[in-house]
Amino acid sequence: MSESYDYLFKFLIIGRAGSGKSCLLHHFIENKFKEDSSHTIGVEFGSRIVNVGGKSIKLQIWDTAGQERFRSVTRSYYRGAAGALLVYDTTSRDSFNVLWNWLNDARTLASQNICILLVGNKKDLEEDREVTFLEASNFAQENELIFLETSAKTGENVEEAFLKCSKTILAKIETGELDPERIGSGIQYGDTSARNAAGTLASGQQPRSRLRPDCSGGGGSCRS
Ligand SMILES: Nc1nc2c(ncn2[C@@H]2O[C@H](COP(=O)(O)OP(=O)(O)OP(=O)(O)O)[C@@H](O)[C@H]2O)c(=O)[nH]1
Repeated sequence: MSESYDYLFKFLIIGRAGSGKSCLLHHFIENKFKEDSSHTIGVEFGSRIVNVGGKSIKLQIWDTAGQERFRSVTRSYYRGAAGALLVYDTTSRDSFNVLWNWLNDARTLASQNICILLVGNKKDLEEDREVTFLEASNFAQENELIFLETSAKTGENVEEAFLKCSKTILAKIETGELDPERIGSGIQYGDTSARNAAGTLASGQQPRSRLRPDCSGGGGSCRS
């Protein structure tokens, strides 16, 4: 039986090796901590259908290797991503200091309107924390990112991270800021119902439900 959904969004998970990208994806898909996580070779893939604002959205998620030697391979997956989780490890200042590397890549190689959510992972390891919530929040604000701290171990905020990004993208579709028909938008229609609803919006009629962009979450707004 084929899956039914309104939209498909292409997502990336990027950031330094060891920050917990694969564990975040695993928790989101399997709802449990991946105990034996090893370095990703190139890219890994996962998908899940979520419900946001009455729409079902298939998230097609590409988990990229953080190791430098895979950089040229992972860069080729950026094209046409609608959303990205930019991950650092709250217990590693180094992982925070190199964020701009991935941020530059995402902004130059992915979709122009890419929605980027900054994720401070391993929040369960409070005693080993090296990056404060406030400084990360300031970084997010300066770079127009949404921000959340997560734990792929306890599952705290993992679901929220993916949903927040999806909600922001959906809101931009509903306001016409993002056009799923545009090649490279990172968005596809799943069936005719979403396309028809979007057509109704484009013709100037009121939508049945309109989401507001949700770019809050610890400061910062989503780049438009
Ligand atoms: N305590 C704790 N450990 C975590 C968390 N997330 C990941 N880890 C651990 O951190 C290590 C790296 O996790 P991965 O998910 O493999 O990291 P990655 O970012 O995918 O690494 P690359 O694939 O090399 O880019 C593993 O030993 C995980 O068990 C977390 O939220 N809390």
